[in-house]
Amino acid sequence: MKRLTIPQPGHWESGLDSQRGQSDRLPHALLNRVQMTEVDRLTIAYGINAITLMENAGRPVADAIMNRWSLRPVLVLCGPGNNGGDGFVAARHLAEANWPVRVALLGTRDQLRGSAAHHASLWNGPVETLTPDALNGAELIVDAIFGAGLTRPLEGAVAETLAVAAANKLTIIAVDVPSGLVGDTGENMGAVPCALTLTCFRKKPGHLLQPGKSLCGELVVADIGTPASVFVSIPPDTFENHPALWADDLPLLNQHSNKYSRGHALVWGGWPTTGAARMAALSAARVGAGLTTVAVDMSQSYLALSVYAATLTSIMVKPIHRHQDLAILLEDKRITGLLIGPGAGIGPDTQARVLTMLKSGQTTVLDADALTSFQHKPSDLFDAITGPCVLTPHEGEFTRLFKDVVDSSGHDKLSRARAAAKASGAIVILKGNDTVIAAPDGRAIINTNAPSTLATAGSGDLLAGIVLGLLTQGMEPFHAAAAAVWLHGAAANNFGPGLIAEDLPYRLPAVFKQLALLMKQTERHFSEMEMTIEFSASH
Ligand SMILES: NC(=O)C1=CN([C@@H]2O[C@H](COP(=O)(O)OP(=O)(O)OC[C@H]3O[C@@H](n4cnc5c(N)ncnc54)[C@H](OP(=O)(O)O)[C@@H]3O)[C@@H](O)[C@H]2O)[C@@H](O)CC1
Ligand SMILES: Nc1ncnc2c1ncn2[C@@H]1O[C@H](COP(=O)(O)OP(=O)(O)O)[C@@H](O)[C@H]1O
Ligand SMILES: [K+]
Repeated sequence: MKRLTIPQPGHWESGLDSQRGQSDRLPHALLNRVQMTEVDRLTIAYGINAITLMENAGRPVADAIMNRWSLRPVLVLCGPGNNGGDGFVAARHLAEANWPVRVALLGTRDQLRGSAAHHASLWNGPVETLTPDALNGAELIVDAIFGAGLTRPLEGAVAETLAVAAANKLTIIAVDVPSGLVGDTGENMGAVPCALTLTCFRKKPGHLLQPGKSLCGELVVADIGTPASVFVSIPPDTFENHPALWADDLPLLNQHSNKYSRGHALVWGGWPTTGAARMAALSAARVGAGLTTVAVDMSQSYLALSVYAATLTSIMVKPIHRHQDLAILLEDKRITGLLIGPGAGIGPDTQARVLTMLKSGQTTVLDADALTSFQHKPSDLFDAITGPCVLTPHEGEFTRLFKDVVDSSGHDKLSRARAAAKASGAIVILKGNDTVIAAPDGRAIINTNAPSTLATAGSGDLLAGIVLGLLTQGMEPFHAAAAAVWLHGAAANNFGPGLIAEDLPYRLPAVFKQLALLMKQTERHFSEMEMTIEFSASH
């Protein structure tokens, strides 16, 4: 048997601020256009000139092509800005390696400026006009038309050429972003799907947000010599989800742990839909809540208690006959986390229960029906959120609750989640293939490990239960939300195809083992605290 430990939480406050934690997180930072312009400026001030930067950006494109494909005719499509400059560099390196390369340019050579003009001058071959005809004879297409400087939807020769390349299933390699993809948001203004995208220094939000995520193909980040010290001036507020962001805050066991010290989770159990709350309770227990209780709604049927009691074992049941019973139950301060929504039913009863829960001051997760119950008066909900709270809407629930917020903010997923978190005062998990976790103070995390097998009834209930289980143990809410989304995705990946929601809680123990190994591999600090995670090396 091999004994593993997982890291000890040094603190419970926002770990993004700690010095050591910060350096672990920086590899996962996502940078927008404004931040990248500043990164560029600082890198040049640091001593790497703009011509070298462009050389460093274009060369990995050529290298990636030569590493992945055998010799074949390449056409490099160059735009009028620096993205086009990167294309000229890539073309030169491919040609120097004796690859058959042609270049087609949007506009004319004399319109190029700065480093792009310099690198174009180093290209000895002919420069053709960018039209669909230029595609003839090419097998690989390098798309270096527009990157961060995209200002409007694609049209004319660019749109036609990319459309013909896509229709002919030519392999496209994008420089920075597929041209037409908005790097800050993932919105598509005319891009076509690429096989490979190479970007510089850090990923951009648009690489991870749909539809951008689906257009990029394989995503490679090139090191172009930018010093990490740029982050001193540009503190990142957006990250790709990764255990390095929150593992320091994961609840830990030690020899002195007992079930009460691990916290007591309470899930509202509605009627007649009981499976949703039961599954949520199970996943709260699986991620370590010491005790988990389902508060059973007895107001509609005396059968409710028997259904819950007969189908739950380690999870306890508590009948709630009148609304006051819930308020009395919540006076028990050993209860450290609440969840309502899965199977709760939409209407005034759920509204009242939500408000009672929020009033108790306990950390609360609101999902599904708990959110939709406030669709006609969201401000009643937002006003009541005064303590730690996590909302877990899917797109439908989000639109119902946050319609007014969204109308007055950007329409991309990152902006919408941020605006919703700010308006509600809660951590918002806006779910989907590209789940965004946003905090009221503007921090945001984009998740990337969720497989589409999660598109199955009840998987959202389990996510809410995982969030609850982590919060119940005292985990900081933003980190608990991000950790829960990651664990949820990892559990689904661990199961593979054929997944139904019931399978997920049973995969969580294996995911914790994987996580412990991952932490060890990434040389995280390990405390002497003993963990109960033990496993045979043969597993
Ligand atoms: N930051 C870094 O660290 C590094 C960045 N590098 C590279 O620089 C790239 C950013 O370069 P960039 O700023 O020159 O912008 P870019 O994307 O080439 O386009 C601007 C031109 O396109 C035009 N244009 C835009 N949209 C259009 C449309 N729909 N249809 C037609 N025209 C349109 C626009 O014209 P305008 O809107 O002004 O009329 C302007 O002329 C970045 O993505 C990366 O590849 C590396 O070299 C080094 C390290
Ligand atoms: N195509 C997908 N790829 C990755 N994750 C998905 C996909 N579709 C759904 N999910 C995830 O599955 C869960 C579904 O939640 P939800 O829509 O609330 O389902 P339910 O109400 O049936 O529980 C969310 O965590 C969501 O992010
Ligand atoms: K591009």
